[in-house]
Amino acid sequence: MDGGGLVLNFAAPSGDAAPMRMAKPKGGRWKDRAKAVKSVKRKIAVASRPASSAPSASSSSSAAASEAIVTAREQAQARAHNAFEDFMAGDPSASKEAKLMHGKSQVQSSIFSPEDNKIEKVKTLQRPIGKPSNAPLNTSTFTGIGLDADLVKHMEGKLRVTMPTVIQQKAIPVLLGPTRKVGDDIPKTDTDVIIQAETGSGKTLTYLLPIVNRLIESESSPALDLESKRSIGTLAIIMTPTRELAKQILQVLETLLSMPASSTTGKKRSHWIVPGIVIGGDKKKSEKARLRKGVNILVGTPGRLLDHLQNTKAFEVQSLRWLVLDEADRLLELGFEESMTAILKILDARVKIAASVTSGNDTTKVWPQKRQTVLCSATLSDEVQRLAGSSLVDPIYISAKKEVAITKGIPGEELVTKEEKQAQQFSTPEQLKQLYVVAQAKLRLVTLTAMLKNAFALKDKKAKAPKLVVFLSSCDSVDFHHGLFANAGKETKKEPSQDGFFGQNYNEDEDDEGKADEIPDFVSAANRIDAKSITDEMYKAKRETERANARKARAQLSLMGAILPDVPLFRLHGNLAQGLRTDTYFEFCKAPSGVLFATDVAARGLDLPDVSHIIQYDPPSDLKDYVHRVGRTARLGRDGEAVLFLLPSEIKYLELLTAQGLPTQEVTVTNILMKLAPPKSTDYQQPATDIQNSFERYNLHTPENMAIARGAFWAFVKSYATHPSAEKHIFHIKNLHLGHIAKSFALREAPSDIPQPKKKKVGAGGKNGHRPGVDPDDETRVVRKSQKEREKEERAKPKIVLKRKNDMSEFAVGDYKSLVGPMLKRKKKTK
Ligand SMILES: Nc1ncnc2c1ncn2[C@@H]1O[C@H](COP(=O)(O)OP(=O)(O)OP(=O)(O)O)[C@@H](O)[C@H]1O
Repeated sequence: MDGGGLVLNFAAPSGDAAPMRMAKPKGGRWKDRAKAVKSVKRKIAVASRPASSAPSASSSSSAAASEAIVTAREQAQARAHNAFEDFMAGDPSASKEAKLMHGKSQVQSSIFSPEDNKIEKVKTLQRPIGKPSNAPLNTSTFTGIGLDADLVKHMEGKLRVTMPTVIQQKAIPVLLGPTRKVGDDIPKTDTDVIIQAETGSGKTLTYLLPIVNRLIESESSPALDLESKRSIGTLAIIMTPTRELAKQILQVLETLLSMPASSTTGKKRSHWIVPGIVIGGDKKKSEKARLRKGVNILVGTPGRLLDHLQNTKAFEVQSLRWLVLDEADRLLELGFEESMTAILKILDARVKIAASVTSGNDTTKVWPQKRQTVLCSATLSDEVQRLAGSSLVDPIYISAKKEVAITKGIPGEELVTKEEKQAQQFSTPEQLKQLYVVAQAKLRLVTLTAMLKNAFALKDKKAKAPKLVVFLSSCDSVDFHHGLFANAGKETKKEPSQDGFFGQNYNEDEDDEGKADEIPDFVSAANRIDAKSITDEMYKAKRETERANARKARAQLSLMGAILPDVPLFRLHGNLAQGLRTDTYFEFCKAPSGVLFATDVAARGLDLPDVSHIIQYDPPSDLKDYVHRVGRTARLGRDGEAVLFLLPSEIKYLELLTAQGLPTQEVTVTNILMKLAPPKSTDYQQPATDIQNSFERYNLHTPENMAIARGAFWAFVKSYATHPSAEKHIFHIKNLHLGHIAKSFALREAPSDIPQPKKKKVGAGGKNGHRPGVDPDDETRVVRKSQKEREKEERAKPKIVLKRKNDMSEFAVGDYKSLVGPMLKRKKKTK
């Protein structure tokens, strides 16, 4: 890999860890410090009598003082813990009590202690880095597997795609249909297809190319007169779980369809094929207008698709030939199963190809004679198998593994042992380096910082700067970390005193928030001198423009911070406005390097070019997401590195990964932090402590910062409660040391102000407008049904017994009640 490896530079230190610094009675209110000193003095007086074997006065005083502080800290943590436990048990007074408690002083504790690094070892699967398994092959060509020569030439020029990958080589001939007769494995008629290929292996082109190819092949048909082509309605629907993925697919589709008729005219050859998109967050009215005019290939998210199928009369699907379910497992996880079932039911009822379109002519013989459903997935979970069972008819299964032949039937059915099934479910690119680090909660933030700093500390100036994605468990956490790395270290005023933020010392007048507009940073001195020489009116106008520019600058998509100088920092999660989400996505795609803080909204299907490293700072709430997250790197045969953060109490998670055949290799916190040590020194604790302190100062700087940090803390704790029951022995709230978790959010102690749920907009789908666990982005409308209707539907779907999952990828504090509420009720009942 190019320079900037997170771990490439982690040479083991020459000795063991640097010597520990003695803890000193610092931090906290002066009263606490004075008390500690008093208590120390008393202890020294007692200890000084038989002085022979006692340790030196200074070390004893320091140890006693730190003991006193630790006791105070533990008491504070115990109080916070109790309040939290009460809250979890549903005690309504707990929140109030906790709030009252919060006004008390905060104790600043050290992040290092002698008992650090006592971490249990588990046996992990280690595998040497293999040869790229998802790279294009050099043994075949796209024309060789049956694609139109012009389309191939166009694709080579526009997408720089020249040779097919394994999955493309195996699946494209099948999807091109029986008329093409390329290869021996081609079924005599078009059949439904299951495509399983690891992340970054080119699945999008695998299904798009045959569809486009078969459409352009039919264009010369005399019976399909040009005028009626667009009005034939929708011929292909591609369903995806997220808006970004839908936009990405549309972009590839538009590129393929921009093929010129001839190099001289510059006219598009396939101008009659109209692509379109329907996704949550976009204006329904304009989508309706587009559907009315005719959209031949439609990309969409399930909620909005169902909405249009039910409410847009002009949405014609009777000629539908292709239905693609992309990222099928994710489609189910986000709770779309109800929408999916409803969509399939509507399509089954409306699609009447044979009678209405192909009668009396053979013009569309190159198209499937009945709807062909293609299901794509990188993982093959039980749910996907069940979906395949209910939505596909006699499918064939095509795997990206060279050694796996094309077979009939749903994969997995024939596999007997659990191990065989697991081996088929999960696979990651062979060339991907997968690491893990076990970090105590209080060291997480500095370890992440050291890791990022290390990645961007390029020794060789010519080396390519890295591009990283940091996965977090909640939207609030993304906002917090993005804000922290972008702004910490830039504060200009003095740190408020320890109890200042909640006490009287905090002086709001000192707050420079809002003053930023007065004299924008970027207004150069020269500009200001100019301003003096102009009239009042002109000056006013100039100031207005400057303010507008300042606002624009503040709202820019990427920010640069003091902690990681010159590194653009992005954020992406489902609570951002759609425009910002889209712009950020495209901006990060374009950026040559940078860091993207994201929820799992960026985990699936997104093709983020040149991502070199993945950091899973919070483990995924579902094992499948591990595969998808790490799959944002090591794409198309390129190198990649992924690091998973675990708490010591989560070490058993590695056993789960190993059981799935996922290889991991350890890198230690010490090795990572050691990079912070100054040249020729092994003291990494002081620089790490300085970083932690600067983050804590940033939080104390303004009430807003503090509120964001607390919100992120709670979102973390609450998202922790949503790991599936099979992982509860690993991820259990009771295992969390809340005081240490607080440190990872640069809080000096665990906040005890339980946040109140945010008020949600009441939408068509009930109280919250969307079901718990459902990505609010894409679930735009939940259709109300009568009890009778629902029961009837339940009876009518015997095969799909899809588990609803509390997906926390888009978790925000406000969602807590809906997710944890039922848990609390259960707990109460059992009491
Ligand atoms: N044969 C090829 N040669 C070179 N590049 C390719 C080839 N096929 C696809 N690509 C490019 O590879 C990238 C990844 O493709 P794509 O997003 O389809 O992967 P995927 O298998 O769907 O991954 P994921 O499972 O993560 O969604 C895209 O930028 C695409 O243009």
